[in-house]
Amino acid sequence: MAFKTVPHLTPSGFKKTFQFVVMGGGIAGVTCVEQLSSQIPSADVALITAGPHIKAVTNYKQVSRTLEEFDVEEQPSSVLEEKFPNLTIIHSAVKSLHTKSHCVETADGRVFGYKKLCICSGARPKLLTQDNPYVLGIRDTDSAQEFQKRLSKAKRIVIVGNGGIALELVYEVEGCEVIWAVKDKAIGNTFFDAGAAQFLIPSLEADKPQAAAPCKRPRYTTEEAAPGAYGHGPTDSGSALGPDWHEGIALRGAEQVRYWPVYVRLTNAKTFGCDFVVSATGVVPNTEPFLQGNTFVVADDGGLQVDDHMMTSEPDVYAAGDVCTACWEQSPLWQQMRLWTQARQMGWYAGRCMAAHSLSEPVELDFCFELFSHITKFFNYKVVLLGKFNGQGLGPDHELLVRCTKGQEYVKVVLSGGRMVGAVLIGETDLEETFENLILNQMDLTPYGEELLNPDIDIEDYFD
Ligand SMILES: Cc1cc2nc3c(=O)[nH]c(=O)nc-3n(C[C@H](O)[C@H](O)[C@H](O)COP(=O)(O)OP(=O)(O)OC[C@H]3O[C@@H](n4cnc5c(N)ncnc54)[C@H](O)[C@@H]3O)c2cc1C
Ligand SMILES: NC(=O)C1=CN([C@@H]2O[C@H](COP(=O)(O)OP(=O)(O)OC[C@H]3O[C@@H](n4cnc5c(N)ncnc54)[C@H](OP(=O)(O)O)[C@@H]3O)[C@@H](O)[C@H]2O)C=CC1
Repeated sequence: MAFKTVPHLTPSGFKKTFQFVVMGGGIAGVTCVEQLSSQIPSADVALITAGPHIKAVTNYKQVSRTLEEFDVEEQPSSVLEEKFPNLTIIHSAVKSLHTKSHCVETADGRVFGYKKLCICSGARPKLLTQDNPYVLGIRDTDSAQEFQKRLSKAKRIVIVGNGGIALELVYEVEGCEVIWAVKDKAIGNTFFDAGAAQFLIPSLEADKPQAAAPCKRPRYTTEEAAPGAYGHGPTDSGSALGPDWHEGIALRGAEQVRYWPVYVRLTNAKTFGCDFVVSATGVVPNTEPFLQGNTFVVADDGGLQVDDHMMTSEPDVYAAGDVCTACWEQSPLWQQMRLWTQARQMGWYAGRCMAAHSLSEPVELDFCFELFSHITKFFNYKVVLLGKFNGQGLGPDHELLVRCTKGQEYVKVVLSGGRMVGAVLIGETDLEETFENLILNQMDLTPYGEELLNPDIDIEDYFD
């Protein structure tokens, strides 16, 4: 990739030089700022972010060694400034970065110097097509509101994609026909295998558990989607939403008959008319303003490559959260997924590394990167994912143990060489801590065989 060179800015042209500059007011950026400010309270820290609000982690709970739960709250940025007197918040988007002269230029024309910089600019939806007014992505409050506005007048929508957003939408949308276009044989391919998908499907057909839900589940249809329809569509660069993004906004469509403004042709040759298409087809890291004139090494997925100290290939520039791609030698039980859990962990660890490097102290890769762990909710079920929960990268050399009670729980264990390397727990299984320990200690479970999932055995006592 070739980039134009930009004029070399001299430090004399700077508005101010900060010891630490963090870009982006999402979970990664805010956690990084908090970590820096509490580790070195005397340090001059700046957070540069476009919007007036920041995303803060609240009600943080460490569930087990690697599992964590928390809420994400949108807060006025002043809350952060009040908490950390040495923090300056600059409300403007970063327009360009000049790594040689260690400065950033904001959209309103100001230039700020840094000693160490962390890029936490998140990602944006990877839309199926660019510039089509009938194709929406959902990322932040603005795009969620736009979706809500359009949905309130919609009779039928097509949702394309089979990941987190699609799973949430097909469950939440009411009063509107939903055509769900997935290219896989089972639903939720980024989180589940076919067995778990089978367990969840009845929830789509049942009434919602909340007493307040007034209406039957929407009729949904699954059809194959058109391949090769990727496109990059720039959208607003607000912070990504969290799991409760749909709470408080009514996802209800119009039920009267109307003409279809757009038609979608799928690879099974079927064509569907709809009011609009939701492209829930993944994300692309927000790197554009930083690449020009610099020599960042960019990963295949478009993220800024970072090493085990969250450092990019440019000196004194770190990156964390959705914008980066972890390129260190990873633990065999961890993989990167663009989730707010990892945005928090990476932001926290990047802050620790930046502070340690400034103080010439050693720092080791944090324990949270030893084991992939994620707690979330799909179709109103608690979902816990551990390690290589879908046998990622294991090839045929693994076996699965499954226990399933319809409407109650789905437990899947991934074993490799007799050792537990991953698990999917759906429902209130209460197995997460025990399984986490079994994965971390890599005990040989061969002697236990299928007894491992025997519901009549209290597995916790078994391994104590
Ligand atoms: C609808 C939806 C639901 C989700 N649900 C879950 C969930 O249940 N669980 C989960 O773990 N994850 C979930 N995610 C994913 C999660 O939200 C993201 O992985 C996480 O928020 C990424 O955090 P981040 O700080 O890296 O980026 P972001 O939250 O995207 O924040 C990026 C920040 O950078 C700022 N910015 C961007 N460009 C610039 C610039 N040039 N200059 C200055 N500032 C800039 C933005 O304004 C923003 O403040 C969901 C995502 C979506 C879209
Ligand atoms: N509860 C949670 O933890 C949630 C997490 N999120 C996170 O937010 C981010 C954005 O979510 P989302 O957009 O759902 O992204 P995901 O990466 O989760 O899923 C994208 C999905 O779209 C599919 N896809 C990609 N291109 C096409 C295409 N051309 N036609 C049909 N399908 C296609 C992908 O299939 P394939 O994999 O085969 O390419 C995949 O199933 C993700 O990082 C996600 O993890 C979002 C909501 C909830």
